[in-house]
Amino acid sequence: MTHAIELSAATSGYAGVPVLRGVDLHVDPGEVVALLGGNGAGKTTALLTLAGVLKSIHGVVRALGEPVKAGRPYRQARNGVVLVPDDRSVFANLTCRENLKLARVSRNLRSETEDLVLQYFPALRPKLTVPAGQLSGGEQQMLAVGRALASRPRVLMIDELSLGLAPLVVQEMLPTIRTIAAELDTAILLVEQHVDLVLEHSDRAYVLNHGRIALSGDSADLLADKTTLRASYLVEEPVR
Ligand SMILES: Nc1ncnc2c1ncn2[C@@H]1O[C@H](COP(=O)(O)OP(=O)(O)OP(=O)(O)O)[C@@H](O)[C@H]1O
Repeated sequence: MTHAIELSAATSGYAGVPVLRGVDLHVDPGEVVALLGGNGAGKTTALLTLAGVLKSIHGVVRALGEPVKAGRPYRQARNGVVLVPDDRSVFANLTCRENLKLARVSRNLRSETEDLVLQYFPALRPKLTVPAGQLSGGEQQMLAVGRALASRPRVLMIDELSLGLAPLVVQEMLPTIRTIAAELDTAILLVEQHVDLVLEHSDRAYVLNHGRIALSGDSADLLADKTTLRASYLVEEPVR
């Protein structure tokens, strides 16, 4: 089976300095996979590598069966590999509807995509004419994910879904993310700090520590063995 996205023995970083080191990771269509790890573990670096923003130093980076060409993230997005960055990047002065429209226009999509977004995020319906800057943090995150959804991605990567959000909001959004994956057959890779919550609402998970995979497996198994999970965050940096 061709994975929707895949890192195989992948090493990547900044200015030739490795941050991710020999990472194997994949996400299949319809799966929600959590990418966990402490601060600076390399989670964002992994997403940027898969999105074609960063070039790998070694190893294989594939998306939708093709090698990812770094430096052309817009092409990746057009092909259906979309990253929602942790700053959400909604246009504060534009209304919700205009934000969604921009996603559609730039990718030449049809108008029923707004209905699709509202199907998954009905809380945005009364906000369609409200400037995005006036939305709550949770609504802005729904808009950011909704805008990504408007392009009908085959791969959706979300960096720090919960950044600045109340746990209750995250608790509401995670089941929706899972429904999107199941109903649209989208491969979803989630970076998330609320470990227990995301493990409850994902199929599999990887824990990154110092740029290496310290633990991986079914989310339910990881959730059931907290000792091993906690230990995976505490692995000492390997001596090089
Ligand atoms: N643009 C950059 N140039 C150089 N080093 C960077 C750059 N961005 C990140 N790094 C370094 O790469 C390492 C991994 O960063 P990354 O952002 O991938 O971690 P993370 O797991 O997403 O952490 P966090 O949860 O804190 O965002 C860190 O040591 C960080 O300082």
